[in-house]
Amino acid sequence: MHALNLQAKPLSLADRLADLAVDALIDEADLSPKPALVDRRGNGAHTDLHLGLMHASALSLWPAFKEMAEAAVEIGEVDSTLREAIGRIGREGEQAMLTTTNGVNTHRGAIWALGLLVTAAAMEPKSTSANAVSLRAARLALLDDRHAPKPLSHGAQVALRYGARGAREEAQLGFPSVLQRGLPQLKRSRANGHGEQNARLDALLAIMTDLADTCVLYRAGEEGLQAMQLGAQAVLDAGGSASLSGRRRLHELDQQLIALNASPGGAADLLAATLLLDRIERDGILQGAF
Ligand SMILES: CC(C)(COP(=O)(O)OP(=O)(O)OC[C@H]1O[C@@H](n2cnc3c(N)ncnc32)[C@H](O)[C@@H]1O)[C@@H](O)C(=O)NCCC(=O)NCCS
Ligand SMILES: Nc1ncnc2c1ncn2[C@@H]1O[C@H](COP(=O)(O)OP(=O)(O)OP(=O)(O)O)[C@@H](O)[C@H]1O
Repeated sequence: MHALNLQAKPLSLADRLADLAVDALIDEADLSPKPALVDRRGNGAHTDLHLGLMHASALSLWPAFKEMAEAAVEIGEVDSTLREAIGRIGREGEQAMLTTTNGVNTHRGAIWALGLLVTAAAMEPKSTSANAVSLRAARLALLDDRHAPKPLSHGAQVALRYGARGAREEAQLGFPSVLQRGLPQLKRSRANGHGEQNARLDALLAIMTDLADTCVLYRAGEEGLQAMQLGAQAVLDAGGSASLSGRRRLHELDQQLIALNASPGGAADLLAATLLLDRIERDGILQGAF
């Protein structure tokens, strides 16, 4: 007679990466107080988003992230076959998101950024430094996807109008806002003993200091973008989220951006990308199992 096998089946690489991506999205949504974004306190500058919707949307993307990682393992190199496979999976993921949210765009930018990073990590699970993963993601983002529709999205409209570098270019450049702003600030604030939540808020602010966030440009123009960048810098200069004067500045920034309707959704996506890369670098299961 066989003894009942109660040992859990080991997670596949794709399962694990999908878990890490969804965790990063949920941690981003929960992080509070974020300026003008949906968080535990409320909806920020958004009328059609709320925290429950962000959670449901994040969970609806798990199968798409898993499928992207599986395609990366199967195809194994940065080429147009892989680019077009993840393009198709990304569009299906976007449909799953829209079905879950009743048509509200909760995570379009995140599917793009985190999808590329999950794919890039799955291709070479032994090479998981943030630099190496972002570089492979950038090489993928530079390839053309013949089947991608080219709609005049909000991002495309403001990119044309203001000559801004949007989500596509950020990925094609290897996520400079994450590698040069978000991750170094996350590590610095942790090293200074500021606590994990404050370190994440500081990382978001560091991204906001320099990003041409097309969500902000679309909603609030150049005035909104300038308020976002200067206000985020002022919080960091005042000592960051862990300090009393930094917190006061953060509260002012929240009020100011809400008044301008300037929600930094692109920066929020890039914070999720920062949290994902940080996890991929440190993940014991990923490191040990593959
Ligand atoms: C590449 C995308 C994000 C194009 O976005 P576009 O610039 O046309 O604007 P759109 O208004 O649709 O979305 C912008 C999204 O990006 C985020 N964002 C805004 N500014 C920035 C920025 N500077 N950097 C990064 N992300 C940003 C926002 O949160 C927003 O949700 C995407 O919509 C797309 O075309 N995806 C293709 C589908 C695909 O190939 N998927 C597979 C990849 S895994
Ligand atoms: N916590 C968050 N709060 C708000 N937005 C977020 C958050 N996290 C990520 N985002 C990003 O912000 C984007 C939402 O911005 P926005 O509402 O301007 O989108 P849109 O579809 O371009 O505009 P609209 O809602 O006017 O149709 C989402 O695609 C998502 O990627």
